[in-house]
Amino acid sequence: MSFDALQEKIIACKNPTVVGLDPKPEYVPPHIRKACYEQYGETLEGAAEALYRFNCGLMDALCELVPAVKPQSAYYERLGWRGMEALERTIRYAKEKGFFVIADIKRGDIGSTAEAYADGWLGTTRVGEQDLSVFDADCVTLNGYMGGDSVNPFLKVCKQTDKCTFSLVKTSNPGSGELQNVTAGAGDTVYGLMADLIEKWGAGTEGKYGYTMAGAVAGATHPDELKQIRARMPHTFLLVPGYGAQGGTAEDVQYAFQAKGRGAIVNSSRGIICAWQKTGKDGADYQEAARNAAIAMRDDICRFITIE
Ligand SMILES: O=C(O)c1cc(=O)[nH]c(=O)n1[C@@H]1O[C@H](COP(=O)(O)O)[C@@H](O)[C@H]1O
Repeated sequence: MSFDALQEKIIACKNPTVVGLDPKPEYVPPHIRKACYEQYGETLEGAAEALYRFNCGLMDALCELVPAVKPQSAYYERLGWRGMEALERTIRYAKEKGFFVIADIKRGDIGSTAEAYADGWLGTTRVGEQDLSVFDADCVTLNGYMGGDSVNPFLKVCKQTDKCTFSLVKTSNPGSGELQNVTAGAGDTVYGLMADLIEKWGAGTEGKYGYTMAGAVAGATHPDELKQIRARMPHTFLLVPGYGAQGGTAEDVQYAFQAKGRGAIVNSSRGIICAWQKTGKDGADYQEAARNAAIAMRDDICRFITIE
């Protein structure tokens, strides 16, 4: 699904946010963990099953409210193939529940390897006479700092499948400026050049809302840069992580949006999935806590923008 589909889901939910499914076993409420460990032991298999059940419970609670989920692959990779199986099942369940699925993989590699990633995450893998779909996410995150030939294979698959990508421009982490803010060209910055490249890579793939298939990541924790990136990338849909746990605020993220509250989606992971840890009910209320946190985030951001 392209950014048209994401924008439509955002408009339908009147909610420009994405919940990051970034679970560690200790983020899973004790009653779910206990049931999985009783069944599978304290094993990687038990932990992977606990993540999957937790994700499903979260998605059941959030599917009417939130348009998209963003599972971050690292939290599944750290459990090996069982974790990757939990991720594959999570993506399948998310799609059944109607979520737009952003697989947060931040890949970047030479063209031939990028083609293989694109097949597995967005397209299909050829096996004998068959083209088999694998993870089948709607969108992926990419690290395009290796250049256009590392992103183009993904865009090629996106054109065939009507999907889309988000490439890093200015990341939310404290060290992002070490390279991204270095002066480059005539008074420009490295992240500024990356912004221009992404607009160029995506040109010609604009959908009905005017956004190309090549989206960009700009962190909520750097509002001045976010404002500049928004102005410099008029045809680019933005993913804005860093709200909540990393300190980004609704005031900061307002700069990511264009007219009618369009063109951006703000992520929160720990702020939503760990909300139960603050209610003092030992996780029995994790679904309600996630829902309340998601509503609070939506309302907080919608103080500054109106979605039409
Ligand atoms: O691409 C991302 O999603 C991403 C880019 C970035 O610059 N900063 C960033 O935090 N992220 C991801 O966004 C999520 C943030 O999680 P919380 O800080 O718990 O809300 C994690 O999955 C990060 O990997």
